[in-house]
Amino acid sequence: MTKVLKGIAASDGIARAKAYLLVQPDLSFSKKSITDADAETARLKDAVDASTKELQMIRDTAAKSLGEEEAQVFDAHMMILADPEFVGAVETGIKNDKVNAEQVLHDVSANFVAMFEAMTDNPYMQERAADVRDVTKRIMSHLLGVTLPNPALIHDEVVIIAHDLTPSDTAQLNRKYVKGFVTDLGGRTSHSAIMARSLEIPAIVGSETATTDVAADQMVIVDGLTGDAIIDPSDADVAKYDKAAQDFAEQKAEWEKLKNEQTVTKDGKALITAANIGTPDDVQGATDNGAEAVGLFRSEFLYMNASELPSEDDQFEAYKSALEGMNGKQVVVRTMDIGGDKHLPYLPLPEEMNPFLGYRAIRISLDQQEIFRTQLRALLRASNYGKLAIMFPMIATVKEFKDARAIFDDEKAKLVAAGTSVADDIEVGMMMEIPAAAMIADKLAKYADFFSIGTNDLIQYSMAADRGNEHVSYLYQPYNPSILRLIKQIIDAAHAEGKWAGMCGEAAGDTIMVPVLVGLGLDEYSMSATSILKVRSLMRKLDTTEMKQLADRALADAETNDDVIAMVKAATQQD
Ligand SMILES: C=C(OP(=O)(O)O)C(=O)O
Ligand SMILES: [Mg+2]
Repeated sequence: MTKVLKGIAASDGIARAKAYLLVQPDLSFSKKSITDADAETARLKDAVDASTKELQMIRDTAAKSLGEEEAQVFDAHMMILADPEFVGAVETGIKNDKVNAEQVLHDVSANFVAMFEAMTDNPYMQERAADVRDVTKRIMSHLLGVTLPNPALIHDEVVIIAHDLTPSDTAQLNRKYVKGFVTDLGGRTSHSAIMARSLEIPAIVGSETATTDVAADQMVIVDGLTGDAIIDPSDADVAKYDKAAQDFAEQKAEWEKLKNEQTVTKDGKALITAANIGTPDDVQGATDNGAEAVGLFRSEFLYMNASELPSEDDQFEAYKSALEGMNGKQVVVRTMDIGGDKHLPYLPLPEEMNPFLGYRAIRISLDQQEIFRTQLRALLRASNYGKLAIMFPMIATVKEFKDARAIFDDEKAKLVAAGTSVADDIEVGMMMEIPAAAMIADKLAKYADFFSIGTNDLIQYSMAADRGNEHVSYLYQPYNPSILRLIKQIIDAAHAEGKWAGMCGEAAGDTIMVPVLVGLGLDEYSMSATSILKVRSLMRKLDTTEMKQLADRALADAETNDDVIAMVKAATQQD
């Protein structure tokens, strides 16, 4: 029976493939006494052998599809499996205690984890705790006869069904086989959704029940344009969605023609459409989609893709590569924005009740200055290779901006004194994503060279609605008049000081928001690369005087998010 699951449209496009459930199986067991220790040890040995074989296969596949570096994590797992101390301790436990292998494995593993975690002066050894947990899970699954999901082993076209996907899960998906994904959790601006857009994988998030409603291998259609997932589609559904996929491909081909065209409005005002990227590898997608700049390089992804804090040289290479790839077009690198839903396994953060309101982004950088200074030096050195701008995330106060900028100036002066060449025209701006900062935008505009409005966070903080929580997604209202007022205030404050204002939140690529932003005079629009040509095409149809009237009307008359949507649709003939 065909079933339609409604979620939040997170990444454009239509995909059809069988479901792959990326769901952790139940690994619970009970303690049992045994009499035949040899038989139990043999059972353990079989499970260890099966785990080794499986890991070898995963490692080889990962090396081929994702690269040698990504595959190395599995080497660490195999080393633990081959370590006589670990497996030997389980064997000894079985013999001495006469209890089942599951129980002894669990106890031995807990001891090893505790031992590694106690090595607080050695972060490398501390990380081994996570490896022990992973290996234990694998052996346990074989002992219990259940299958662990192994996304690295996927070699058929699939639609991934998961409860949630972390940014690092998403980074490991192989585009060749993963045609789409549907998750229970998440919102349009959660990082899994942002990653899906950069990988150009159609995606639906926040479906609430995908993992319970979809069974492995069932056929699923993902309509990333509407947020509908069709489970077990009928022939008629398949025909309908194949047609929709074809229409979408034709539409994309039409937009493609604008790739080398400048972004201009109907009345000839030049605007900038830029790409958001997470790693230098994404520069290719940016240029393929005709980006006129990189408006946001989320540098934290460099930190998230590493197993320890990336060195100054590693970062230098990454920034240099992005700058060179953009060939003289501006690249705005945002300094590390860790915290919230972005974690580093090697940088312990405090347990917090409200991580999005906690220790994150510039707050960490100003507190742990060595990390910040290393990043700034790498950026300064890379500035010789293109047009670099930098910005600070999560600035709430004038003091934070001044402090961060002073550290930047200090590192710059030190490098110059040491004879290192550094570009002299690096703009230093800030994200506008905290309502308090928006309210004092006039003060901040005196110090910042530009503002980049981060609507993803600005909306969640203004509406007090978690950007990744599907239960309050109805409150996550980008066009709410409250948000439009804040945006107008930010843009006007920048312009009053002769500075530019951009937006790098997802709203910058939203076809309802863009007409209003054009009317409000926003200068730069930075978005998932795949949205650029759609937005460029829309802008060519907009007249700035008419859009200003539309924005004025929206600010004066609209009471709700829906009022604004209706006004924009009427004024721009969108359906
Ligand atoms: C662009 C933004 O930053 P991030 O999505 O990385 O929090 C934002 O908050 O709008
Ligand atoms: Mg943000």
